[in-house]
Amino acid sequence: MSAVGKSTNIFWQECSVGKLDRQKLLKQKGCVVWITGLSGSGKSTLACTLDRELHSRSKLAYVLDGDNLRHGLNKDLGFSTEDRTENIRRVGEVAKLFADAGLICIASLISPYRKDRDSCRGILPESSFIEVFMNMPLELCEARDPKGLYKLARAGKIKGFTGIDDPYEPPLNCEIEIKQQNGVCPSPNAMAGQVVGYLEDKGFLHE
Ligand SMILES: Nc1ncnc2c1ncn2[C@@H]1O[C@H](COP(=O)(O)OS(=O)(=O)O)[C@@H](OP(=O)(O)O)[C@H]1O
Ligand SMILES: Nc1ncnc2c1ncn2[C@@H]1O[C@H](COP(=O)(O)OP(=O)(O)O)[C@@H](O)[C@H]1O
Repeated sequence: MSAVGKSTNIFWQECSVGKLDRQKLLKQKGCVVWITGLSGSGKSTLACTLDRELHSRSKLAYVLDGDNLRHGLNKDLGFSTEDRTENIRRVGEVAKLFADAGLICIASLISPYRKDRDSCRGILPESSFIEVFMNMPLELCEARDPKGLYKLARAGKIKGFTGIDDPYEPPLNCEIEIKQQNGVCPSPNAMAGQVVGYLEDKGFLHE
């Protein structure tokens, strides 16, 4: 019996089917691929291309996209520092459940604050939080501007936009960095291939 947060008198319920049983069934190991970077850096593109590539290899993955989750689970949150922190905390907890279910959970959120990403890392089993940094220059993201948000931010019509008037803290020790080569961004397939190579090397694509 214990107290956790505001809950008192709560108990942990164990079930006889465990993570290892699920991983055996799925022939893979559960983990979280956490994609962080500026708006327009290619997070969703990588998430969806990776999802498709894993699917084609009969591996079960699921994408948690920041924009999409803000339509439901996180629709009560805005973009203040506190709300972004709560956004990342919730998605980290959901991602942890997916990884425990044995899935390769692909989370793609700006997640601008290092301490919030590190907190998510801290609640996952050792080595199963794989941080992927979309290291794309602001100028490239701003030139892409597929939703026209940078334009609005520059015009002062969106306040607190990441990279413009709100901070982005790059990872210090990420597992994977995606960056331009000779000024050219790798193709979506090449970006996904980099992540699949990592998952393969570390044994996540086998039970
Ligand atoms: N102020 C501000 N700053 C940054 N982004 C903004 C903002 N307002 C709206 N948007 C849109 O919200 C998307 C980012 O949501 P996230 O949940 O990933 O953000 S965060 O991790 O909580 O910072 C982001 O999507 P992506 O472009 O896919 O990154 C934007 O479409
Ligand atoms: N590797 C890439 N090469 C060329 N264009 C890309 C690449 N990745 C993303 N893009 C384009 O950049 C824009 C932003 O990508 P998106 O995945 O929506 O970024 P984010 O989710 O980080 O906001 C989109 O128009 C997308 O088609």
